[in-house]
Amino acid sequence: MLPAVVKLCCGISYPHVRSTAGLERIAVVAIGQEIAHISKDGQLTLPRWANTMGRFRSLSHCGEPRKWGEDILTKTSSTLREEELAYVKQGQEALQKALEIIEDKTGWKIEISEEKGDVIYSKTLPGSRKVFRLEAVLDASPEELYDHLFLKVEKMKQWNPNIQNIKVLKQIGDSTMVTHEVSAETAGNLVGQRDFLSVRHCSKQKSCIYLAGMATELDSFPPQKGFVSRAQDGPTCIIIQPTGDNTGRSRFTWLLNMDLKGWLPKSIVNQALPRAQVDFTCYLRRHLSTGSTLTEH
Ligand SMILES: CC(C)CCC[C@@H](C)[C@H]1CC[C@H]2[C@@H]3CC=C4C[C@@H](O)CC[C@]4(C)[C@H]3CC[C@]12C
Repeated sequence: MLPAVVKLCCGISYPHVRSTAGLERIAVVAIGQEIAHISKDGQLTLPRWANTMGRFRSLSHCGEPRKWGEDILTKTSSTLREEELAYVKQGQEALQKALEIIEDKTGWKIEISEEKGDVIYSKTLPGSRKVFRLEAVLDASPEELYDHLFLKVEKMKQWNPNIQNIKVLKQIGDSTMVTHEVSAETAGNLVGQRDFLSVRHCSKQKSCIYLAGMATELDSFPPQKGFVSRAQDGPTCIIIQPTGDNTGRSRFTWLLNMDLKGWLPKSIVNQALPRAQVDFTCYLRRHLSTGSTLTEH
């Protein structure tokens, strides 16, 4: 009886399942795995289309490539998928929340106005957290910036001396990862070294690229010794869009929303953060001008 019911359900849902996208697809994959469990135990034979779900594997071609056929039948893999799904969701939430902050045009004040035209605005959110929004035009295409800031995130320490290390701990498909970031202990930095554990999520919409992030947790990666309690980044977001004047440049908007933790006077934190944004942009410009190409990895 059960096999017959499952087969019937498969048949009915096939047209809908084929047209799903994004999270719905991942959910379908998870259900597929559960069905595969039952089928493994010899309780039922699935129609051939059920195996075409393997197409979704591109959503998790990370670190070490996994073969769909190999892991689909293990219980651990379905738990893993659930965890991966939660990170993707958290990344999407970070993007949504950060955009809400950026898009609310009220209450922004100019904090720093640089000669090159860069401006940092600030705003105090309910709960008294001060956030900063940098607006700059960079001499690079959105794809190039995406390459440096997302794909080659681990290499950022090579061109930004404020970063001691960035490690991708988990890669979930092309658009989500869990990263551990350690800021450098630099001279004149009154804040001291911090470490962050974040989910980083990328979304491309038309010509616009969004890089969102938010503090997260990972069981296998508890707060590290030697650091003041782990700082929390986000919800934060970088928006990269073409300037639209055919110069190949990009408009760069970066919301810095950070809780540095530890006992620090607000005045110090509120100077250090916009300073870090100015420095970051300066190092990024310098890196872009060295002519590093999209292909070198
Ligand atoms: C004031 C002191 C303590 C902090 C200074 C270091 C700050 C500026 C560093 C530490 C970790 C860094 C982040 C690490 C990872 C990413 C993801 C990438 O896709 C965009 C840049 C972004 C978001 C970095 C922005 C700059 C950053 C927040």
